[in-house]
Amino acid sequence: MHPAHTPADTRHEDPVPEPPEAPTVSDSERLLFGGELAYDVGWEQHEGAWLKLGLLAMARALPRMVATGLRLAHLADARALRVVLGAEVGRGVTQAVGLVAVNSVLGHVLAGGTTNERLARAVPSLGLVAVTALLGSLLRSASTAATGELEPKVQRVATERYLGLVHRVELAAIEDDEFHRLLDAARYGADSARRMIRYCTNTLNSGISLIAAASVLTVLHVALLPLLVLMTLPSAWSSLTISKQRYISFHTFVQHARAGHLLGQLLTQREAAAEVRVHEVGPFLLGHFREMAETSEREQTRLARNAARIGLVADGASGAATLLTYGALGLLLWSGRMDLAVAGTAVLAIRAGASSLDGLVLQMADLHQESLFVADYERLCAEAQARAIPQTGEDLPGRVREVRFEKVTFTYPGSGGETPDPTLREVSLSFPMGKVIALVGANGSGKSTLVKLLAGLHLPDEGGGTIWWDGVDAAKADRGQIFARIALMSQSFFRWPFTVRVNIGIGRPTVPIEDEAVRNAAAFSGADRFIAALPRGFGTLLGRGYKGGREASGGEWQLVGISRAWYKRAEILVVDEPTSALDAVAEQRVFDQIRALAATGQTIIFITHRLHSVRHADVIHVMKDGRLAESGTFAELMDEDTGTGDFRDSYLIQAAAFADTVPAQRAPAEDTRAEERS
Ligand SMILES: Nc1ncnc2c1ncn2[C@@H]1O[C@H](COP(=O)(O)OP(=O)(O)OP(=O)(O)O)[C@@H](O)[C@H]1O
Repeated sequence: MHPAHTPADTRHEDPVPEPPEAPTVSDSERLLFGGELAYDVGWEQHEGAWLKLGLLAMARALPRMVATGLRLAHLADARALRVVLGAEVGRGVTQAVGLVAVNSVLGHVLAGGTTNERLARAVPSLGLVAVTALLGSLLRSASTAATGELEPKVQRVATERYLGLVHRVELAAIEDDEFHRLLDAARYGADSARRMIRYCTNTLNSGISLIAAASVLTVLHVALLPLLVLMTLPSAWSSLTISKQRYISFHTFVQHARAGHLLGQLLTQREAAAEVRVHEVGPFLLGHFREMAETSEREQTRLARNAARIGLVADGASGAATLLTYGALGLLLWSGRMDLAVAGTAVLAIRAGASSLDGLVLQMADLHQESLFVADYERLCAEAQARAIPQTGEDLPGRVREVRFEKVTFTYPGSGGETPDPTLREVSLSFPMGKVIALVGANGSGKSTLVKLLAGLHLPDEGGGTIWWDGVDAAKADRGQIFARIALMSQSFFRWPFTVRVNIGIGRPTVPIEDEAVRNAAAFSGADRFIAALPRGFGTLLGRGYKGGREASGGEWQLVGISRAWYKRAEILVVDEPTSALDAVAEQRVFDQIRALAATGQTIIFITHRLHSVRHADVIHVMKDGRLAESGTFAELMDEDTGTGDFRDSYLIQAAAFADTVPAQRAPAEDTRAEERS
């Protein structure tokens, strides 16, 4: 048995210096992942953004953040928002009135006279204290109920809005990495919008309480306001610092936990099981798992001690400020510049104000982080609107005679600012309706791309030619009408995690699914045979990992995809290598069916590498390096006088390979089939 390659072995081998921004990365993480294992997704960029901000910067950004929260809430439910706002302002007023009433109670209690007399004089003010407390409590309940009502509505409105916009953007946007990162962050933004409502309410509440306490203090004595600031600032600083420490600790823990989780998954994953055993990967990964856990534990200990130290300093600062405040109060009392009753109220107001400010600082930190995600969300919505497929446009003719590409050039969007070369270059060709048109060419020559442009999924580059649907330019046409006329039987059809019935019926989702038509579609491709063997037939859920779900094989899925395209019954059927996963018998059956369809006048655009199967096409377009190499019938392309040789050479290579491998003595059944095919 070979010794496992343990973390200890790598500790001295790896010369990569530890990056300064990630001091907690273990040797194992550097060896296995090249450093910290962070997600490369849009939302990750804002994680912990508030750590970079100070109190002042956050305070400056506060009005903008609250305004965003209010706008979202207004969109979701204006009435509930009014209730929250009214209740919060009302709570501030009751707190202020309550403090004034307490002041009056103290004034009466501390004034001259017998105890009974003093209590009797204080009764009305005591009553007011009770009423304001009751009112405050009722208003808090109203605000909590309305916030609870607002939160899910805001999330739904935000989610619906972005999903509604995103499903209509151009395919080019979906394939654009930048848009995808934004989409990723914005998905998180809908949840953030929900949380933002709670944080906004809490911020408003803390802010209004602080204003109430500050106003009462100013009325009692002007010198009390600076005292409030003096006492609350150290405690606000300590709250923020400790919560920052907690966040850093959490982030470090999560990062190691993520790496550890990944190792755990790899050790138990089915796909890795053979290598884990044969190559003895188990001890190797377990060793690294332990090394990462130990690094994490050391870091947790360091952070915990650090947090304790900061807590002590902060508490010390808070204590000193409290001492100063009460010292100043005592001085005012001693010098006769303040009544005892006022001093008593001031103590209460200062305590209330300090706790409001503490809350405000923490809420601001959370609000700030959420607002970054909500800002992404807003940017995504704007971007999705700008990149939406237009919902109007010129009508296509009722009966189109041909779709013609005129000098069409197309470039896929680049990633990371690079400008890629065009995938299609000045392609001019025609797709006559009612015919079978074959598209052939080497891998990567642009066949599938051409078909995506035909289907209206992409448009030619700016100034890169025109796609004509008779006299209508596809770029100006109502794109919905183009989509409606095309059904795609492609190699990359989608595997919906739904029942077989829906997987076929989703080919035409605008009308209710008809069972009879679904059965016919399944019979068309031959999928009916495997469906009959499923535990619940057409009602079987296709999707492993769900209860009652069943996974179909690649070929079975392909038959479902073919049935779906057929179910759409569109004017143009695009067949893009849909049989790559089918066995020879199933493939022949699908080809036979397609040929039978062609005989009924169905337009079929057919992409294949099996050149033998395009012999009966009405026209064959041959693509090469993004350009049209040649076009014609099979006979024309094979003729040395009319063809360029691009098709003929490839055909002859395939034919020779086939001829070489066919045994001299063929089985009679194969002979018959070959004849049938030709
Ligand atoms: N979504 C995409 N983004 C960027 N480039 C792409 C994208 N899809 C295809 N390409 C590139 O465009 C070129 C043409 O691809 P396309 O799929 O159209 O070729 P094809 O002729 O259909 O190939 P195959 O026979 O292998 O299916 C390839 O170089 C491919 O890498």
